[in-house]
Amino acid sequence: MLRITEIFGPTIQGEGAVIGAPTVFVRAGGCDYRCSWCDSLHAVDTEHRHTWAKMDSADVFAEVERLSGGTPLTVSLSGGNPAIQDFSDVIALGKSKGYDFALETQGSIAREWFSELAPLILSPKPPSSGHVVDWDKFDACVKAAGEAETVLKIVIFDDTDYAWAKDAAARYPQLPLYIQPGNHTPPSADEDDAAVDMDGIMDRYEWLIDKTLADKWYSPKILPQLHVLIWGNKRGV
Ligand SMILES: C[S@@+](CC[C@H](N)C(=O)[O-])C[C@H]1O[C@@H](n2cnc3c(N)ncnc32)[C@H](O)[C@@H]1O
Ligand SMILES: Nc1nc2[nH]cc(C(=O)O)c2c(=O)[nH]1
Ligand code: SF4
Ligand SMILES: [Mg+2]
Repeated sequence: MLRITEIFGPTIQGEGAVIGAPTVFVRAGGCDYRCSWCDSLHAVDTEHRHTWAKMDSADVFAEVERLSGGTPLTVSLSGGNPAIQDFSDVIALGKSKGYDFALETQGSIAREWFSELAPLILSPKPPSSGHVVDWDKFDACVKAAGEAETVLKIVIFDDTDYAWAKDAAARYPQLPLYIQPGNHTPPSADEDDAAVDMDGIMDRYEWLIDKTLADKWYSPKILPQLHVLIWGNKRGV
């Protein structure tokens, strides 16, 4: 049985490599991290566990199929950390019907089935998160992906994160790189209040662009969280 926080869409992928692409999200419940600024605490904090559904792989894919009207698209597996659980059957079922699967993870747990993803999005956490990356475990995730497309997406809140992101990215010169400014007003775990400090978010995006360009760091694509610009902190979009 899989612990699922929510399945929603179709919406657009708001972040990273395939920003703007239609997708259905499957948000897994549970995470081995607890980032200070996590925007998905309802999928992380165990106090919300009672709201997570227990579904088998066929139920999960049936809901994806229902939401997408049976027309194949790329499904986004996120969380929480979806790598805690075994999504190999969901992926196999979906692929047999023409669906593709992207997955977002911090890179703390490697899974053999990462090689089935398109793409694997690895998002190592900078110092502001409060976590320290275990690079051996992270390397194992890159290795598990094998030939599958793999990209790096790093969230940056401040100068320390920026310097850290450059070092982290330098470890993987072969991987396409995306950087995004942090949302410093993530939803609180209990709130359905979608309000965000939009001016502050835009200021941080401009700060990150200016800083990266002035530094002549030309390898990353610098992207906002598009869904936050449109819908703020609203859930299920
Ligand atoms: C909620 S996480 C779930 C997947 C996985 N646990 C991870 O962190 O990659 C999805 C993405 O949202 C990013 N994210 C989380 N909170 C954020 C915030 N406050 N501002 C910007 N990005 C955030 C994460 O860094 C990650 O890239
Ligand atoms: N539209 C939209 N794009 C996203 N990209 C990554 C998300 C996530 O929470 O993993 C996310 C999300 O929650 N919604
Ligand atoms: S790793 Fe991802 S889901 Fe887990 S706490 Fe950090 S941002 Fe949230
Ligand atoms: Mg999100």
